[in-house]
Order: sequence, then C-alpha cells, then structure tokens
Amino acid sequence: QQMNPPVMPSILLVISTVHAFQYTELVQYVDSHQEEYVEALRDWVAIESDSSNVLKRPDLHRMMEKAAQKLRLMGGTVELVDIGEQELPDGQMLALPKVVTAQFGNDSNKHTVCVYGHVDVQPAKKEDGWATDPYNLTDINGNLYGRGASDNKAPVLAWIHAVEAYQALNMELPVNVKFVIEGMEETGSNGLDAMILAQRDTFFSDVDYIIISDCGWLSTRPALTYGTRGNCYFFAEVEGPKQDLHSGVYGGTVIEPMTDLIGILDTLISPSGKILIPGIRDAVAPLSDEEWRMYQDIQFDIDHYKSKIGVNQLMYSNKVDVLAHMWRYPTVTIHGIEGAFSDPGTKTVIPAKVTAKFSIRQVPNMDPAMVKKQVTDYLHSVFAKRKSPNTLKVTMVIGAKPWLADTQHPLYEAGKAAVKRVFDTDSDLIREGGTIPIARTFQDVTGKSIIMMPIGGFDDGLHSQNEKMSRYNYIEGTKLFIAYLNEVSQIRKTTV
Ligand SMILES: CC(C)C[C@H](N)C(=O)NCC(=O)O
Repeated sequence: QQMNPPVMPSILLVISTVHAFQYTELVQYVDSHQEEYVEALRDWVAIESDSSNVLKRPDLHRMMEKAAQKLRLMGGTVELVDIGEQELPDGQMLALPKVVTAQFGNDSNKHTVCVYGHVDVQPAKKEDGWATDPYNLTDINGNLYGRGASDNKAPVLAWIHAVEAYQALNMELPVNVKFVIEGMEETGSNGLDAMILAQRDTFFSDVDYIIISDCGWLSTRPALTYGTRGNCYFFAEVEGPKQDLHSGVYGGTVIEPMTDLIGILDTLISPSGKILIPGIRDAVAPLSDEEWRMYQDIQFDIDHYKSKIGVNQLMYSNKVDVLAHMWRYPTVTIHGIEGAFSDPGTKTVIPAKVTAKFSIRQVPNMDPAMVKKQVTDYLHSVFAKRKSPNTLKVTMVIGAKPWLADTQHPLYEAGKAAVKRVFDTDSDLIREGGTIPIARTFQDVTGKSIIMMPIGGFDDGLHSQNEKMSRYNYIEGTKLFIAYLNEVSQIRKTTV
C-alpha cells in the first residue's frame, strides 16, 4: 500500500506539469507573434485565388506555390502534386492548381494527423458592395476584412502557425502533422478525389486522423462540427434565337428563352420551401428523437440570427426547425442566370441563350447520382409541357456527398478538452449547412476518422460582401490548434 499508490500520481503530475508549462510558453509565443500572423494573412488575401474564374488561374497557381513555400521554409517535406486538367464548358482544357502536401515529423510512436484546408476563394469585387477592397486585408475594430480571410486562408495559416510555434520553441511536435492544401474547394474539389485515391497507400497510409477547419461556430461559443451537407450544382441552359434580339422589334413573336427558363425554375421549390422535384425528399433520413433533443439543447438565438442576416422573417419560427433545415434537410437555391442582362441601366434585349445556376444541398441518405437523374428528368418533363421550340440542356457540374461523424470518437473528446483549455468553456456540437466536398471522400477512401474544428466566427460573411475573420478567433484559434495537437497525442494508440 505504501509503495504502489504514489507512483502513478507522481508520473501524471510530471506529465501534466510539463504540458502546462509548454502550453503557457506556446501561448506567449502566439500572443507575441500576432502581428506577423496578420501580415501573413494580408499576404495571402492579396492573391485573388478565385477558382471559379478561369482568368484568375495564374493567381491560383501562385497561391499554391506560396503555401508550399511557407511550408518548405519550415523544413517540411513538401510536394506540389499535379492533379491534371479540367475541361471547360467550351471543351478547352485548363491546368488544375497543384495540391500541396507536407509532412512534419515521422515518428511511428506518435499519432499522425492530416490537416486539410483550401486557399482558393469565391469571387469578390469591391462594386459587389464591399466597404473595403476585398484583396487588401483591412483591420477594422479587430475584424480582418478580406475575401478568403475566414474561408479558408486564416484557418490554414493558423494550423501552419501552430506547428511553427512548436518548432520555434524547440518543442517536439506531440504528433506527426501532415497537410493537404488544395485550390479547387469552392468549385467542388475537382481532381482531389483522384489524388486521394492514388495516394491512399502512400501519403495517407500512416495518417490516423483527419482534421478540417473550414467552417464556423454557430454563436460566440466555440464549436466542434460533426456533419456537413453535400451539394449538387446544376446548369440549366435554354437556347432559342441565334442571337440577342430587340424586345420591341421582336417581342411578342418570339418564344423567349428567359421566359421558359424562369417558368421551369419556378417549379423547383414552393414559396414555403418544399422541394417539388419528385423523389428528392424520399431519401432524406428522418430526424431522430435524439437529434431533436440535441438541437433543443443548442444555444441558438433566432432573433440574433435574423438581425445578423438582416431579415425579419424566416421560413420557420422555432429553433429546432431552423437548425434542422439549416443542417439536416435538403434545399434548393437559385444562384444566378448567365446571359441575362444584369448591368445598371435599361437595355431592352431578348437574350438568346440563358443558363440558370442552381444547387441542391444534400443530406444523408441522398445520392448525387440519383439526384442528377431526378432533376434532369423532372426539368425536361416540365419543359416539354411548355411546348417550346427552344432547347433545354441540364448538366450537373458538382455532385458532393454529405458527411457525418461519430461524436463518440475520442477525437471529439480531445476537441472538447482543447476548447475547454483555451476558451474555458464547453463546446457546441453542431452540424454545418455548407459543403466540404472532400470530407466524405476522405472518410470513404482512407477509412480514417475526421473531426471538423472550426475557428471562424458565426458572422464572418463567407461567400458574401465584407467577409472577415476576427483577430480574436484567428489568434485564439491558433492556440486551440496547438492545444488540440497535444490532446490528440494523448488518445490511446489503439483507437483510430
Ligand atoms: C461553410 C462551408 C462549409 C465553407 C466551405 N469552404 C464552402 O464554402 N464550401 C462550399 C459551399 O458552397 O458550401
């Protein structure tokens, strides 16, 4: 009795003391390097790495090279992996941005985590209504405004800085860290599926866990994310006369493509949000009682949400319905019409060819291949009823599946512990209405467990005007990642 009990507590005491000491030093390091972190973000935001605009492809290539160079300078084993070309709608081929892979540490006694992120962005122009130049990071009251600041450049940098902090203090990384950084996330992660498949038994063979920080909190409380919706993105093109026509001279005689297009788009969803495409809702897994209870317990203020987005009424008025329709049910969004007159002024034109862009967010157990068929068949049948001489072409350009994790996995316990340490609060367990196309591929192809650990704020304005990352989330997020690496190292090696 006298000999045995003191042994374990004293070992534990030593370990926890060492960790506490390291953490304090690491935190001090992060705090004293914040300005450099902000400058690094400024440097990255300055590159218009818009993956949807083919004219910006050189910038995107430059962005990938910049990310690779940063990791190389830190001594990582870095590769820029060629993932081939993409075919453009006109048949031309365009080189895809290379994928950056990097590795820090190769100790088989340690866990290996793979951090995934992306450095491409959505389009942004000052004239869209930005208060500042979207590509000139601007600090206003502690918020860092710029396109891609939150989605996903600051989180990627925060992960890099987390590793860099350990290195700078000559502290051994508690786990091996790999990075996969891509440049096509915003347009469906073109080429990345094939790369993951090709490297499953090489780069990914020793990866134990995958970490993604490409989403946001639901409120001011830190969150861990265990599900994302997928997305099926469609083009519906209606073509009529051989060129645009004067609406006074020809209007009334021509069956107009735009009228046909608006007519069929109006049959996709009812004003109360019911998807009208036959069969779509059949595959949706029913909301379980347990989920219902979980949603009830989540801190979410509907009035605050409404005021944040500037509306006075939502589709639903109670919390569970709002959360369920944000995360757990499919929805149709019509994004835009190419070929339509949209400049200021009053051009009186009949557009000859118009292409609608719409998407359907996917939830378990929807299957993009089935959704493609359901949507295509339905739109053609609706169009046929119009007896129009115009032609309709429907194409699905993105088919990303939803992703769902097991929240009982030790990765989530480790996440809660890291949040508690850094923010001194419990974390929300949330889902995400947006899509990270590659999440499901990582899960299906590598068989590894994934956690999403967001550091973005609930009001960051992703894809919107005035996107921002708060300095607080950026810097505290870096500390969170530092703490998380330490927590993951303590997961028992047998659990994957
Ligand atoms: C909030 C999303 C998961 C963030 C992600 N980077 C994204 O924008 N994905 C594309 C999408 O349309 O959801």
